[in-house]
Amino acid sequence: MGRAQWRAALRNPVGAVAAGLLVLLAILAIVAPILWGDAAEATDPAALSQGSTSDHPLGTDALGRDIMFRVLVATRYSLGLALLATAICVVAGVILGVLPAVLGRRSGRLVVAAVNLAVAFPALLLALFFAVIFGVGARGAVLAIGLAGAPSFARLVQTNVAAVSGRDFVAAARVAGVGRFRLIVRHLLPNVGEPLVVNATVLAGGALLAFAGLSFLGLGVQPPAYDWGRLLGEGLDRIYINPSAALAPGVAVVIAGLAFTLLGEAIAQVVGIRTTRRILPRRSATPPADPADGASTATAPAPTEPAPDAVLAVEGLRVGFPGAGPDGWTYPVDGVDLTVRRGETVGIVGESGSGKSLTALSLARLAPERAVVTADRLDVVGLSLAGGDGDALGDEPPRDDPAVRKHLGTRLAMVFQDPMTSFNPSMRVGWQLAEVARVHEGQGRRAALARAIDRLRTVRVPAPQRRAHQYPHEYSGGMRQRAMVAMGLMSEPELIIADEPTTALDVTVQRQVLRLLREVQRETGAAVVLISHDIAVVAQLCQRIVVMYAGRVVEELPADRLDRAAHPYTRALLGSVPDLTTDRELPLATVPGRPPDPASRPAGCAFAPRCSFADDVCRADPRLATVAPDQRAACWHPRLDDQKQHGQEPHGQEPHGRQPHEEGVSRA
Ligand SMILES: Nc1ncnc2c1ncn2[C@@H]1O[C@H](COP(=O)(O)OP(=O)(O)OP(=O)(O)O)[C@@H](O)[C@H]1O
Repeated sequence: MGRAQWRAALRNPVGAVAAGLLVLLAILAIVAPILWGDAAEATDPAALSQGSTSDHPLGTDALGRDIMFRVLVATRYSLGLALLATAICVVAGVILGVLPAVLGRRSGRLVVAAVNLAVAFPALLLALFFAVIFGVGARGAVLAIGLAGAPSFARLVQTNVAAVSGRDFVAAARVAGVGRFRLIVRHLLPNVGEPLVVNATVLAGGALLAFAGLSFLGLGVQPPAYDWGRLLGEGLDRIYINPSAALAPGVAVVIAGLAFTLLGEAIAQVVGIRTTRRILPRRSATPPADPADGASTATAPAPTEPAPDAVLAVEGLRVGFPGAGPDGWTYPVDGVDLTVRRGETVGIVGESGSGKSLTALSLARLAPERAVVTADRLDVVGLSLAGGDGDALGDEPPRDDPAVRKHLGTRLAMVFQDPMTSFNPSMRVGWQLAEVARVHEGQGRRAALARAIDRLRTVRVPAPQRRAHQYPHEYSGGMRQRAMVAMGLMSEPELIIADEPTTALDVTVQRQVLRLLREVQRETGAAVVLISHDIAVVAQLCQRIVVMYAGRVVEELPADRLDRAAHPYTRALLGSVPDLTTDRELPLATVPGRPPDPASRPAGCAFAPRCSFADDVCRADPRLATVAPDQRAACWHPRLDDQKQHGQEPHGQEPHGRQPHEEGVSRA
């Protein structure tokens, strides 16, 4: 967990209260024995087993010792023992949890089987069993509670480690000859740390309660030492004479246990283990600079109703993650406006990290669990998914409404970058396709499979009858991508969103997939949104290009006007695509600098630090404004020289004489 996540956990009211309580308990644990240690031991023969008095607010025990001081002083012992037991549990659990990943297959299975067997026993029974084995007393109880909790912690570690150890970077580390210990410490544990921290915190609360239980039963702390559990046991004997003698240690146990558990919950929310969706703070729209000041005369568009034939109308789409931004959130997508009309092909381009995929995933409501998606308008294939004005798309309807799922499932198709991970590897391709028709249209098995075969034929999968009964790994990469498109065609989609569908394919297969998308678009009349970081690929297929930078749309223009792009970033992107006339003696052109980190996006135009035309005016937020017919750019200094050459005086903007191809692009 990073510092930002701890900060975000503490900003959460529950987390803040829990952390405050824990700090208070920690202070008490340090100072109480020093300040009141003697007073807690002092016996008063004149005040045996008394109720509440002015000298002893919580009364006294059978030897006349002050209950209040004893409860306060017991904080150190109670917390210390619980934390020690938790530490034993975590260490034993982590060792048992990572062993299967680094041992040979047979020994690994043995460890897993042993852990599973131990998990089958109730933890309390196991603790009692260990307490008897290790002997009565604090040491035995610590070992008993620590070891009793270890199997379930080990299971958690095993599950998380198993998920990570299959990933490519672990394989790469193994190939590179990284030793087992280093593999665990550097590659496995840091990637499973978050759920472990959360569970260890919750576990500490549980250990506290378990400890109190064992001491209460006489198996834990032995006299003359005392913890809350023992005080509770002693107080319970006299509960009718002095209820506060039992209540006070009981309340202390509950408060401390709750503090640990709630802190664990707050951390879990931040790291997304059990996320509750929240309304994001609204972005304060920086008013555009006054055109009268001469900085720019770009015309800000009036709020408009989406075109009646729009299959996608998005306004102010934001995707936030808890992070290091000024308000505790980062916004990789920060106010995207996008409209796609029926039958249109629109390409979204931008450098890696510009927010293209998150935008696409949010449209299909597939944004990662931790993400909070808000929009002023989010109309997708005839369904309004945003409640309005910056509302979060919560878990409540329409998100979970089966009718909504069916609507989107039949009218919206997604084609992902890596078809290998998009298909269930254990299910035959034909049946996976057929599932769409069965779930959304209630078709019978045979009819659904027949349709799947027909769709595989449509996307030119050879021998579709036979191929439908094969598993995804039996397909080639290009064929899998075709099958993915076929899955989208199982119903009659109005919108197909293809997120980098050709990135994982070689150039010839890329062409086939693009051609297929074009054919599908022509035959079905569906609109296509093609996402790519390669502007040349997008220009081949699309009628309109939307350019994203740092989570926002910075330009949209017809594909056939790309040579007259107005935004310096678009021009820089175009300038970095080599063509037949590119001088092969020179290094390839690149866009200088790097996109900003979403957590520290500069005020105003995010491209300004990389732009050779930037000046003071660019410190204000540029809005997407019409710079030519069908062309909008979010730039204070749009490059309009070409329009002028073509006789299109663009909305009174001052053309600059310099060519961004010359100045916005550097040679790597
Ligand atoms: N699950 C996540 N948690 C936190 N931040 C995320 C998460 N997913 C994405 N991001 C942030 O969002 C940014 C944009 O991600 P996105 O995948 O949309 O970029 P992209 O433009 O599609 O890039 P690429 O072309 O490399 O796929 C990332 O740089 C990252 O900072």
